[in-house]
Amino acid sequence: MALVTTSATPGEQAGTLVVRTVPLDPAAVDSMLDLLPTDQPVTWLRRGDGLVGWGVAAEVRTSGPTRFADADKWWDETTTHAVVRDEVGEPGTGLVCFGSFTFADGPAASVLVVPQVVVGRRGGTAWLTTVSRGALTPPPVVPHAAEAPAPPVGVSFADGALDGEHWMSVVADAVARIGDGDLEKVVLARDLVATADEPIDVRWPLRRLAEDYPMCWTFHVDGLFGATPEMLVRRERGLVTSRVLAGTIRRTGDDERDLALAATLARSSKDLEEHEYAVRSVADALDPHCFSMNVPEAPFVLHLPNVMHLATDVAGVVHDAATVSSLRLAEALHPSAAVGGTPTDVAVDLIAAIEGMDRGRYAGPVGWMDASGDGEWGLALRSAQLEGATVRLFAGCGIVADSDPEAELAESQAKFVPVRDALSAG
Ligand SMILES: C=C(O[C@H]1C=CC=C(C(=O)O)[C@@H]1O)C(=O)O
Repeated sequence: MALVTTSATPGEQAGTLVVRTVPLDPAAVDSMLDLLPTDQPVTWLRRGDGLVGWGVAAEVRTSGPTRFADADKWWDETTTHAVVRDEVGEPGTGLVCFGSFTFADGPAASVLVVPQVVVGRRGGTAWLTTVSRGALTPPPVVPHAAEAPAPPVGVSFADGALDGEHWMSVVADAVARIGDGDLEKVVLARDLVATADEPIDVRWPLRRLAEDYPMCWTFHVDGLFGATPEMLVRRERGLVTSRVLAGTIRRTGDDERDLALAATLARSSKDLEEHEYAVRSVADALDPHCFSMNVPEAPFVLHLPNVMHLATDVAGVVHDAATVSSLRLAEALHPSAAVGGTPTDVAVDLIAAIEGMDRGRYAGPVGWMDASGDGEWGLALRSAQLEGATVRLFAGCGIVADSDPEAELAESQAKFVPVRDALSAG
């Protein structure tokens, strides 16, 4: 069943959103995470650029199969009614929302939120956007460093829904079904539960993730946080891009060995097959929206501190930007075979049947969108859901005919490392 709840509906009922964007001295926002207060912070950062925000000016929660369409309709109405004065005119200025969507069509809530304050930075340009409801001019805000977050205290980790042995038997079951010809690929995930002595301030792991994984998109929306290397879809002024990842090898920490492993990954037929399914699913979903598209023939190897991935950057020129938002593109792409499988419907049903947990917003689209519908939607991979002193960490692995359950378990452990490390006090 689809459900839509808003904390403030657009239009007259709740008062028009009044939005103002002004330029900032980029030096004043050198470290954007330092500006974040504890008041409902949101984050989308990569290599020091991106957006941070806080406070809630408006919000919608949706669920079920129409969660993307319902949220998009709300955004359309919200932007139509808003009064915007934008003195910067860059992607990410003016009225923007942040969003995080569930992997599955079930009753769990997806969210779009409009912060009261957004600070953005793109290269040498920085800006401040303030949003208020019904007032003529949003109150001026001078961004300043917030009080630093305290480190998590007494964190311990335990198995989530399934322990490692049990999860390996689920992977073996999937491999058998692939061998039987039921499907070609399925992505299976598992969870860990971290418990601290006191409620965790999400700004602590965000700082750690942004510092340790600068090549990833560090995100936080409504308790879901992480650093993802995978861009499901970015649309900017008619150009659409997607970074597809699938096929992984763990790093050893020895640079020479890792280079040899990268070469092995680039030749691994198991990983190339796994990757090809993911690229094809993205290219097929983008095709109806594009005049032209570039899909490289062979992947490159993306080096992250914990793992290396086969990666392909797909690019296209869209013909329907006036009527289809980046969120609706994300919907069209979701779930790609990097988080679902091939064929999609068989894989999604198998995940629900054997994975043994609800993914919530893990592996769903997470990102932001502006009033024109342009935006960036990453995949909330190897992410974590924070609730008070408890954090649920998620990581998943693509399973194909040649997958080995023990190797997949080790791969999932490596994918937990970023958030595990980010929760440590050191
Ligand atoms: C589902 C996840 O990773 C996907 C993305 C990149 C590589 C993957 C892999 O090699 O298995 C997964 O398909 C995750 O990290 O939680």
